[in-house]
Amino acid sequence: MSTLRRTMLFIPGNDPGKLQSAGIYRPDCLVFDLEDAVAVNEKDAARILVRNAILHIPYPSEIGVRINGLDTPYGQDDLAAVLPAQPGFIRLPKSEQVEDIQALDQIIGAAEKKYGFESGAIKIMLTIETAKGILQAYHLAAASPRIIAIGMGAEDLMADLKGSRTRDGQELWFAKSQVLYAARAAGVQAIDQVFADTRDEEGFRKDTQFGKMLGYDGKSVIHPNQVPMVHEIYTPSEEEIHQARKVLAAYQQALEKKSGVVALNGKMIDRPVVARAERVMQYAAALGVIREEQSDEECGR
Ligand SMILES: CC(=O)SCCNC(=O)CCNC(=O)[C@H](O)C(C)(C)COP(=O)(O)OP(=O)(O)OC[C@H]1O[C@@H](n2cnc3c(N)ncnc32)[C@H](O)[C@@H]1OP(=O)(O)O
Ligand SMILES: O=C([O-])CC(=O)C(=O)O
Ligand SMILES: [Mg+2]
Repeated sequence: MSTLRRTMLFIPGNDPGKLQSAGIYRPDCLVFDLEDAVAVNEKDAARILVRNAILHIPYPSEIGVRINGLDTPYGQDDLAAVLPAQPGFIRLPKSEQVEDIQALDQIIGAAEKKYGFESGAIKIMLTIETAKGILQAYHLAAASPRIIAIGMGAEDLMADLKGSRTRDGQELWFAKSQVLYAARAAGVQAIDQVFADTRDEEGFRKDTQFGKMLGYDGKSVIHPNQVPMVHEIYTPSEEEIHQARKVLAAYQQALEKKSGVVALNGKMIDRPVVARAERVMQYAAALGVIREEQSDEECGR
């Protein structure tokens, strides 16, 4: 089971109050932003604040830093400031070119050597948020062994496409699917996009459920009040666990009768259905909702 990344909470890198308190909301990951949430005249201050926060605040979450693109005047300085603090990952915005990701990989590798960090310890996450990036998504996702996840940046993407953002996100369907396919094909996690209206609970719920239904592993969020709902939606419910158990038990009985397929309440159970049920059980075990041994036993391990 890969590392849980149900929530990635963005924090503007120049906001000391939010940096100080971010850990109390217990997202799986915190992403300190040096890019679009930070005005140009605040970039220098933000780098120092973020570096010091990583070095001195004992956060309970995995820490990422969203740098400015390497083709901007800020990206290299961002890396020089934050890599010595050994963040868990660097989030590269507006990823479009395999060469940029390989360059980032090399800069991180050189820093790991220089500061005596374990080789490969600092990972990369990509945000894909331009038409060009979306069309290249698989090649980008497979560009470096450091990549742990890719996500779509809906706001920038719609600016690039000259379209509009809507509440139900129907304008995003192609990009959302493409990013998910690219992530799965490259064997990395897929992180769903930000929902900008922090007061629209119902819209946020539907948006989160849709991403989870497609297969996403987690969601980028911008406000602490969005964290609990994503955790709730990404945590298998009692009903889902109950159903997964029934599927696994029915399949086990079928195998004992030397069959690879069986019906449960009129629905066909075969290997792919079992794989999904196993994922529910493993996820539940990873979240402590059921015991690990229980999951292993019921998955036939
Ligand atoms: C498209 C993109 O690029 S998205 C990524 C870049 N964007 C960001 O990083 C923005 C992140 N979010 C934020 O900065 C804020 O949530 C905003 C600006 C949207 C709203 O901020 P506020 O007006 O302060 O929200 P609100 O008043 O509801 O905040 C309630 C509390 O939560 C805190 N809070 C709000 N957002 C965050 C956050 N992202 N991280 C940590 N704490 C937060 C506030 O500091 C406040 O704390 P307090 O009660 O102790 O004072
Ligand atoms: O990186 C993200 O998740 C959000 C983002 O930049 C965008 O929507 O433009
Ligand atoms: Mg963006």
